Amino acid sequence: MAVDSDLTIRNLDHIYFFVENRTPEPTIQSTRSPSPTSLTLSRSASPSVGSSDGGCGSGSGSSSSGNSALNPLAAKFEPTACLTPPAPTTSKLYECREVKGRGLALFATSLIPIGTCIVSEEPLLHIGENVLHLAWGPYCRLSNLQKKTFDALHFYNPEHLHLERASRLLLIDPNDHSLDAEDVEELVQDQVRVMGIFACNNFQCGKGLAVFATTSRLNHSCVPNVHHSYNPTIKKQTVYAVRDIQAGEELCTTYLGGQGVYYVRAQRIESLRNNYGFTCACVSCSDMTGQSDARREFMSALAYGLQVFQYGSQSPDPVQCVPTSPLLALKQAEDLIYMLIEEGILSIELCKAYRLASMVALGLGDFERAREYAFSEVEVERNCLGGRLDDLVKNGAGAACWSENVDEAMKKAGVLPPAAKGRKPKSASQKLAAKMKKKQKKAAERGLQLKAERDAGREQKAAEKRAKIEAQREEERKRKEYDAAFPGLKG
Ligand SMILES: C[S@@+](CC[C@H](N)C(=O)[O-])C[C@H]1O[C@@H](n2cnc3c(N)ncnc32)[C@H](O)[C@@H]1O
Repeated sequence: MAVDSDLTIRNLDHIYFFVENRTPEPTIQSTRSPSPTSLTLSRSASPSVGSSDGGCGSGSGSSSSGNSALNPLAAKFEPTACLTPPAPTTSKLYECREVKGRGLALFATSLIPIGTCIVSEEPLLHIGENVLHLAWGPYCRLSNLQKKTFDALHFYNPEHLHLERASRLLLIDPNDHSLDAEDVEELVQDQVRVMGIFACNNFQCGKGLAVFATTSRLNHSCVPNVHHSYNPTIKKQTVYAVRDIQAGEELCTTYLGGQGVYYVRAQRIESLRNNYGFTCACVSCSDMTGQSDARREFMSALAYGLQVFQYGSQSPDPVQCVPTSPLLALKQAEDLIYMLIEEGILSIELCKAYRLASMVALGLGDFERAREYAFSEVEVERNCLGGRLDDLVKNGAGAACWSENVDEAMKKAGVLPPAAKGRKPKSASQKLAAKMKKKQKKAAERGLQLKAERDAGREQKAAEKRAKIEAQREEERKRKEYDAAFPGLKG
């Protein structure tokens, strides 16, 4: 089949844009070196992927502590629990079943602790560039069984991708006279189906994109409980639990990676509708109080302000929220960390925020805090990506490398790292966890008190009702006795 390269570029620009559609401004620059690895880290869930969570959102979404945090387990968010990450398990931690309005989805079959590797799988269909029509060739080379697995995945034909036009223009050779009109139509429909499946199930995979048999069954949530990424060291897509996940809870990743986490509800809904054809109803999208939106908007401004503080502004417009001193920058980075945790964003954006906080603290000579945040970044990174990160380490981009830098700087300054003094730094998330635990305990106590009051009130009402019924019965009995004694006076 002939492919006109000009056309490829012109017509599929939008496809490229689609798969890279988390190219938002303001962007916070990754402190990782621009390597294929950092690409995987900043991966936008391309299915090129994201989920409303029945499990994620409804059940666990609303904070029982009574505050506005969306992270249902913020109080339990203790990354230290995962200093030794759980070994990848061979038994299945999830099952795949259908949910009304959400298609097939993955559900935890037992408690999945934070940092657990849930899925580790090779691509089913991989293309080396972010150009959708390139999926057709590799699809044709799949085995029958692989084709069956691929064909069973969800299909969606987003209007703006013009798949049929792409199929006719780019994939069918007009000089191929072996095809009659009927064959052409059949081929067009086949190609549209393959591109449609690929479009709504792909993930960033190194420099290209790939569809996976299991990961592509993950639904989206704007408050995801798992993190997916392609690990070039093991050449597999991995999915890790970013918080404890209860048995029966739906596993949800985000289709809006990178800066998409800072989108407000309307932006997220529009993007998900356009690209995946569903309306997200996760805990954040269902929040009608506006608190989640306010938090995300604020986080976006904080992140952008910090980026400008660190790297300067490309924009001619004055930027708000740019800290005017390193001390204020540190405070701003800490605010961002707290808000990300409160909003339940517990993966790469949180790593970036910890890194920024650590860098600024180091610049200030606040070694203890620099180390504390570096330590937190290591934990969160391990919870999201696991321990096999040779490629990251090779590039000097991993959290562990930064943490070593901090230790080196401390040694140079003649300061002993806290661990050497036998003390482990307390991470920001631990501090927040402790604060929220207190709040939750108070709320639980207050809840118990209210319940006891309600129970007591109910008991009293029941006793009054019983007494009333008893009095009526007594009256009835007396009336009957009277009637029996004086039959003539009855009535
Ligand atoms: C990558 S697939 C996920 C698995 C899919 N549910 C299936 O049946 O194979 C993406 C599609 O799943 C559905 N989906 C994903 N997240 C959803 C959510 N939060 N609410 C409703 N549908 C969702 C949408 O139809 C979307 O186009």
